[in-house]
Amino acid sequence: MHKSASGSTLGPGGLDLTQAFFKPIANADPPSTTKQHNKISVIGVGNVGMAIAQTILTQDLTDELVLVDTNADKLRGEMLDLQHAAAFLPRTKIHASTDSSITAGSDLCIVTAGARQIAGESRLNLLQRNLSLFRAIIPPLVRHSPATTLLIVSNPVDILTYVAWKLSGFPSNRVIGSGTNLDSSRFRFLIADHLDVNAQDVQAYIVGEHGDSSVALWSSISVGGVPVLSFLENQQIAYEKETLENIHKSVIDSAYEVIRLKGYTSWAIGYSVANLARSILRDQRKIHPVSVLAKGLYGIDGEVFLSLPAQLGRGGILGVTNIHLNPEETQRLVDSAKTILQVQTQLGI
Ligand SMILES: NC(=O)C1=CN([C@@H]2O[C@H](COP(=O)(O)OP(=O)(O)OC[C@H]3O[C@@H](n4cnc5c(N)ncnc54)[C@H](O)[C@@H]3O)[C@@H](O)[C@H]2O)C=CC1
Ligand SMILES: CC(=O)C(=O)O
Repeated sequence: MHKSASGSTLGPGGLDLTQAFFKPIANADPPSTTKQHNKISVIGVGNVGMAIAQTILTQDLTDELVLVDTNADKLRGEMLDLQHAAAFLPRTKIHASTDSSITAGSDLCIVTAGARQIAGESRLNLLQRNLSLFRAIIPPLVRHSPATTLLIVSNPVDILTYVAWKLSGFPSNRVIGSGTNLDSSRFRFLIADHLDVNAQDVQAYIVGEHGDSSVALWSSISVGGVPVLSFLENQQIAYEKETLENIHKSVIDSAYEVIRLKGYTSWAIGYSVANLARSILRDQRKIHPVSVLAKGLYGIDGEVFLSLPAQLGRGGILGVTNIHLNPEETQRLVDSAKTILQVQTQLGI
């Protein structure tokens, strides 16, 4: 069987199976072409790439999903395994190739390729290994999809988002790092667990580096619309600063703990990135803490990408929220930027 020029399936002797299978409807208009066709490419089909791919499929976020990896057998195996679930999933065309030209015309390119941490290793330690991969991955990707939005996941995500921005030549609104969207989910889970409420009712952000210098924005946390710290203070209910510090420390330790226990993290980053893909492709205008070019914002100097609450839509980053930070939070955010810049300046990019 092969395809005709119009895309219908041809059987033996050139018989058009699509036409043979369906009776034509008299006086029918040709199929509408007004629907937006979405194409997402995922580069790197390891633990993280596949968790993202399968969440995108189950959540019906795209018409076409493309997988790219340098490991041809693993790549074809993953593609077939997903294709074999077609009877249980929304209809999505799934393709895979080691050749990045298959990504041509992507609306969103999600980059997860690269080395991951071993137990106890920091994200920043991965930089040299993943930098050389990015030099090979990003230029062809943007050549094939000049209007795409790049969503970077590989670590260290903030610096690699900067690298992708430089290598792509794209405007900064179309180069986004998954950043602390994941850390903020971990934060919301821990607060919800502490207060015995639903994590979806907790509004709370971790900003700054997706890593050890991240910053918890305690002053703006609310649960069900109630600002938590000012409520406790108004009610003269005592709380220990140490309890807050311990919750933030648990957020920072989360990835280290999961990596020590199972070798890698995957499910939460899969949901986190699919959540970002939905906001971008469906033009949701939702606010997510993601890695953005932060130069000139909140007293940050220098070309550095780190997470700030930003509005996401079809054009990528639509704007950065003007959230209130207290002086301590502002200082910690500036320090987080310096931590990233110290490593970044050694790159010579
Ligand atoms: N930003 C975040 O919140 C998170 C980031 N990560 C990062 O994601 C990255 C991937 O982690 P895992 O999937 O667990 O690693 P993995 O080792 O399971 O998969 C990496 C994949 O990249 C592929 N690859 C290597 N070079 C490539 C190239 N030039 N082109 C295409 N594919 C290539 C490998 O063949 C492999 O399949 C790591 O850098 C990890 O630290 C992981 C979890 C969360
Ligand atoms: C590995 C990593 O960056 C994470 O799970 O947060």
